[in-house]
Amino acid sequence: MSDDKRQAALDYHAKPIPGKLSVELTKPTETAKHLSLAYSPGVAEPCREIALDPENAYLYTGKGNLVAVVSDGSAILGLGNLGPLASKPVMEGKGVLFKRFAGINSVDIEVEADSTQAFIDTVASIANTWGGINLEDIKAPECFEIEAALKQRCSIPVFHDDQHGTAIVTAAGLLNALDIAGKTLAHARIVCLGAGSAAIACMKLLIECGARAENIFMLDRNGVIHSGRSDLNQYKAQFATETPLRTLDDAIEGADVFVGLSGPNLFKPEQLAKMAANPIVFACSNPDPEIHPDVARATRSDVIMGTGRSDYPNQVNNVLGFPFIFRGALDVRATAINEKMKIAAVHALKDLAREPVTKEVLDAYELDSLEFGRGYIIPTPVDSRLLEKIPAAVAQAAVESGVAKKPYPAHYPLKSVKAIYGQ
Ligand SMILES: O=C([O-])CC(=O)C(=O)O
Ligand SMILES: [Mg+2]
Repeated sequence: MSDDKRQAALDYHAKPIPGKLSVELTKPTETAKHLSLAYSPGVAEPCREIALDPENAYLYTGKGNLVAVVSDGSAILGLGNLGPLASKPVMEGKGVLFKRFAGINSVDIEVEADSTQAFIDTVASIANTWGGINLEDIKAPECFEIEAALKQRCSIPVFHDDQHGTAIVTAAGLLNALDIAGKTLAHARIVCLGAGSAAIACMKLLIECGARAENIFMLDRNGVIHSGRSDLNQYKAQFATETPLRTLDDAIEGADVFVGLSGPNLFKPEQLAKMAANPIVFACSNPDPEIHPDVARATRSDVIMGTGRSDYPNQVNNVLGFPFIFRGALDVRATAINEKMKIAAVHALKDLAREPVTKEVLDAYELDSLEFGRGYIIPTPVDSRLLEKIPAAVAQAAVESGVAKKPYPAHYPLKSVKAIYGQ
């Protein structure tokens, strides 16, 4: 990042007050009467009601619209393990996106834990206070064990955003990009650089959406994950293919799709040059992609390119997923976010990109026109129709798959965050 941009980013976080989030009041608190309702003695009444029936917490507190954003800072963006406190700007940032795009309140929690079990126990012991838990930037393979254990122990949705949010957005973008390239997921040869949480979840979801396991080549730091390797954990081993290919140079030859979920500048122009016609490159390492979009386009004019960044077209980033997926899950009081809900989100997102772009989006991106095609394969985060379409699809799937404790909301589809309480 240039010095100017770096300073602008630091100033944005520091001024006029430190941080990006604040807490607001939802009730009048001007008079003694107000305070006697908000606090002692009035507050005792909802306490008694909740003690009688825990479900009353949804009626008398903010629980139902409150998500914990929890990290141990062990895999912050593509920056690596910088520790819990250094992850706080990202976790506050997720809170900003929850609120801005889906009207969801959140608290960021950075956990210092000595072990995976200690982390699980910490989160499980505070789980009941939230409507949902968004796990963020936790490294693999620990993240898999953490998510599985918390899902089992909690009766609220637990969602590891870097896995499932990223996977949903990648699948939606890829289905559209393949269509534009005149290819299909079932026949696409896919190279995935990275074998961490996002990579594993993305490839799993792509297989659920129709990709063939034998067409997927996943690489970690030691090269192609193949069946002859003895250094694979159980999560990577699921992607071991019977193949003589060993390096990225080998695997990329003739590939239709490159998905980068690894680190900056790990995909070279010479490697892009070896891909099939109309190559699809999702270089999703944040903040610096595996290949810069300008470099990719200079190398191949036929490239269909996405990154995780807000400052280039085709932002393949989980911001398009988690705020809206949680909105739908919270509004039907889903006990989990299951595969059917994820796939419903993929299709809602994919289909929205095919609808005409609204003026709101054009203005936000200072563009005169934008149409479904190479430069626009996925909706932008500022598209207010995301709030209309994705929560509705997710809520519907939750109801149909039996994890919703409430019916499909009568006030859906949502037209704006002002409508979230159905008033
Ligand atoms: O924060 C972002 O831009 C996307 C994300 O979750 C990550 O890179 O870990
Ligand atoms: Mg993340």
